[in-house]
Amino acid sequence: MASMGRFTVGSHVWVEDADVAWIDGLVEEVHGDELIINCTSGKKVTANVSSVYPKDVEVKRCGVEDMTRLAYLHEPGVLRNLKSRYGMNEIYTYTGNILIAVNPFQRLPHLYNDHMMEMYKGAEFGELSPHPFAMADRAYRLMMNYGTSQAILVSGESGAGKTESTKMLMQYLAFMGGKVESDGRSVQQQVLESNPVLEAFGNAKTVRNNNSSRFGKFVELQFDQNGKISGAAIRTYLLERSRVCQISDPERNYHCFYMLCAAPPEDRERYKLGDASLFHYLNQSNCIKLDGMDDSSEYIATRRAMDIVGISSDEQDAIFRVVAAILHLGNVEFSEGSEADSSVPKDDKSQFHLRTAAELFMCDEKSLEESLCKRVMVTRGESIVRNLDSRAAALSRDALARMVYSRLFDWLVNKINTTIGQDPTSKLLIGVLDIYGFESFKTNSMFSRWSKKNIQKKRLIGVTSSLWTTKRFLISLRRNQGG
Ligand SMILES: Nc1ncnc2c1ncn2[C@@H]1O[C@H](COP(=O)(O)OP(=O)(O)OP(=O)(O)O)[C@@H](O)[C@H]1O
Repeated sequence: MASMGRFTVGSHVWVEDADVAWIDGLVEEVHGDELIINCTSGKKVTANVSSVYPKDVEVKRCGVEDMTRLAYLHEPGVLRNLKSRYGMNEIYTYTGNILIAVNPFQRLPHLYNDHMMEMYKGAEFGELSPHPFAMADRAYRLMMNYGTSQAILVSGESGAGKTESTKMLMQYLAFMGGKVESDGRSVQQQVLESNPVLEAFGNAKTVRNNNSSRFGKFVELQFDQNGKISGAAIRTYLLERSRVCQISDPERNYHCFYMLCAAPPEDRERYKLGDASLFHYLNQSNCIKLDGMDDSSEYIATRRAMDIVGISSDEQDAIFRVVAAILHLGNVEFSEGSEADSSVPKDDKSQFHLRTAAELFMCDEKSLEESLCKRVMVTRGESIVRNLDSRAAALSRDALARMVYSRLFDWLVNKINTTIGQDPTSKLLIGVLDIYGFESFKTNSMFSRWSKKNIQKKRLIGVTSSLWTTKRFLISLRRNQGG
C-alpha cells in the first residue's frame, strides 16, 4: 500500500519521521527496496519503500476543500492538506460526502450564527465551504426529497470535537424543522436544553478533555410530512460505570458529584456533605477543581436546566439524594468480623457513612449492611447466605454504587424523553449518533451492534473529528453498507 508506483532518483516523497510523523524530500539513491532520501529539513534518511509515499507536488499550498481531489489519498497527503487548511482557520474539510472537523480549540462564533444557517439553507452540497450545516442540510433535504430517514454518524477520538459537532448539527436541524409552539417550549428547544443535564451526569474531566462525554448518544428527531419536528428521543448507551468508583490522576469523576459538594450550605447540610476531597470516590485523584469551571454555579445551572426539562423539585431532591448516598457509600470501609471470612463496617466513621447512605437511599441500615457484607445464593428454591470478607464487601459496595448510578442515569434519560415526547405517527426521522469511544474498541463491535439495530434502514452520512479514525470509520461504513 505504501509505495504506490516505483520510486526513481528525483521522485518527490513523504517518509515517516519519529518526531513530526511525515517529512517530505527527494529520492537521491535507490538500492532495491532501500531509498536514500534528502529531506527538506536537511536530514538524509535511508528508508524502505514500504514506509515511503509519493508526494503530489502540484497540490496548492492552501490545500483542497474536498480531499477526493488529491492525487494521492494517503495518510501524509491527508494530514498535509488538513494542516494547510487549519493554518488558514479552515477547520472543516470534505472527503467525498464525509466531513472532517479539526478541533480549533477556540470559539469561532462567526461560523455558527443565523446568517451562516441562512446561507447553507438549500445550498447545493459542495457549493459552499465544508461545514456541519451543509451535512445537516443534506440530510434534511434527502429526507424531504426521497421520504427516507437519515442518520448522521459523528466519530472521533476523545476531545476531537464530536459533541460540539453534534450540537451544530442539532442547531441546524432545529433551525430547519423548528416549530413555534404556542404553549410552552418546542421539541427542538427541549432537546437542546437537555444537554446540560446529561453533561452534568454523563461527562467528566479526562486527560484529553475537561468535559468528556462518557456515554454514547443517539438523538432521533422525528418530523411530520411538512418537515417540521414533531417529536424526539434521546438514546444513550454504554455509560462508563467504572468511573463512579475508580478514577486516576488527573481525571475526575462525573461532574454532578463535585457540583453537589459545592452546593449552597443548606443543600450540603441536607445531604450531609462536605468538601469533595473528603470522599473516597473523588479523592483518588488529586484533581478536584477544574480551571474555568465553578462547580457551585454549575450546580445552580444544572438545577435550572432540570426545571426546564420538566424534572420537578421533588424529583431533583431524589436525584441528588442518590448522588450523595453514593458518595457516602464509597466512604464505608470494612474490617474483619468475628466470624471466619466475615466483615463489618470498620469504625464509627464508616458506620456514620453507612447510616447516612441508608437514610438517603431511604432503606433500612441493617439491610444495607447485610447486602454489602453477605451474599445470598439461591439454589433450586433454597437460599444460602454466605459471609463476605472485607475485600469482597468493598467490591460489593462498589458494584452497588455503579449499579445505582447507571440506573439513575437511565432514569434521567427516560424522564427527559417523556417530557420531550415522541411522535408515534412520524415516518421520517434524522438520527445523530455521537459515537464515543470508537477508537478505544479493538473491534468495531459497538458500531456494528448499533448500525445493525438502529441505522441500517436509514441513509448514512458521516462527520468525523479525527483523522486517525477516519480510515477505520470508512471501512466500517463500507462494511455496514455491504460494500
Ligand atoms: N468547533 C469547535 N469550536 C470551538 N471549540 C471546539 C470545537 N470543537 C471542539 N472544541 C473544543 O474542544 C473541546 C472538546 O470537544 P468535545 O467535547 O466536542 O470533544 P468530544 O470529541 O465530544 O470528546 P469526548 O469523546 O471526550 O466527549 C470542547 O469543550 C471545546 O472547547
